[in-house]
Amino acid sequence: MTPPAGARPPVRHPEAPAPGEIIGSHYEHCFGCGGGQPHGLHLETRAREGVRVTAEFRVKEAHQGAPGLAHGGVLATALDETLGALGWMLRVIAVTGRLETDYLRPVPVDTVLHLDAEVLAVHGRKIYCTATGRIGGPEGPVAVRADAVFIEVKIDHFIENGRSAEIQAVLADPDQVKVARALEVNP
Ligand SMILES: CCCCCCCCCCCC(=O)SCCNC(=O)CCNC(=O)[C@H](O)C(C)(C)COP(=O)(O)OP(=O)(O)OC[C@H]1O[C@@H](n2cnc3c(N)ncnc32)[C@H](O)[C@@H]1OP(=O)(O)O
Repeated sequence: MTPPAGARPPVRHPEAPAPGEIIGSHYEHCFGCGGGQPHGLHLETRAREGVRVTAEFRVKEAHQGAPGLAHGGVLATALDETLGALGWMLRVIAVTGRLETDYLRPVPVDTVLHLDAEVLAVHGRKIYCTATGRIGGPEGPVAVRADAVFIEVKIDHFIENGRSAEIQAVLADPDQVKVARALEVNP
């Protein structure tokens, strides 16, 4: 998880969303950010200065593990999704290679988790990044945190590996093609 020698500091893309701008969902059926998943996380992410994003996630009943508490896997998903949105700041598509999570405090149902993620370094296709999830407000105590390595991929990664029905539907959807174009890839 430590950037190797030769890793460079991340460079915010000149056409990255402006600080404060909401970064829309990359896919309606994404469990992390899509509006088409009734029990999804419905994460709304905002661009920030530098190569950083923030997001908020309200824990719902469907997200429980222990009674009244968020499931750890769901919290990892919230961290993963927020980290994934950092691709918009670099204008690349990247998938999670490794995600290491620390759980510091239990997170009750109905809590708003304030997520904050940033890229620390880039080495070739590897993007080293980190995220925190705070409770009780954006300056509250850290309940969960993660370090991650994301790997840059091309759109073919999804076209070649995704189930055909969903891929065909996405390729036929002009809005979805626009999302892919915005990430400077040729769908
Ligand atoms: C339309 C908009 C959609 C936008 C879609 C955005 C979706 C975001 C959703 C949230 C994020 C997710 O959950 S994404 C879903 C979860 N993740 C996945 O499904 C990924 C599954 N894994 C894979 O497909 C593959 O293993 C890849 C793509 C990660 C890597 O395979 P590859 O392309 O063949 O690359 P490979 O040569 O192996 O590795 C390239 C470099 O990365 C390093 N590397 C590879 N794996 C790891 C790893 N686990 N941990 C550390 N480092 C790693 C290698 O050492 C190498 O370093 P060096 O030799 O160059 O130094």
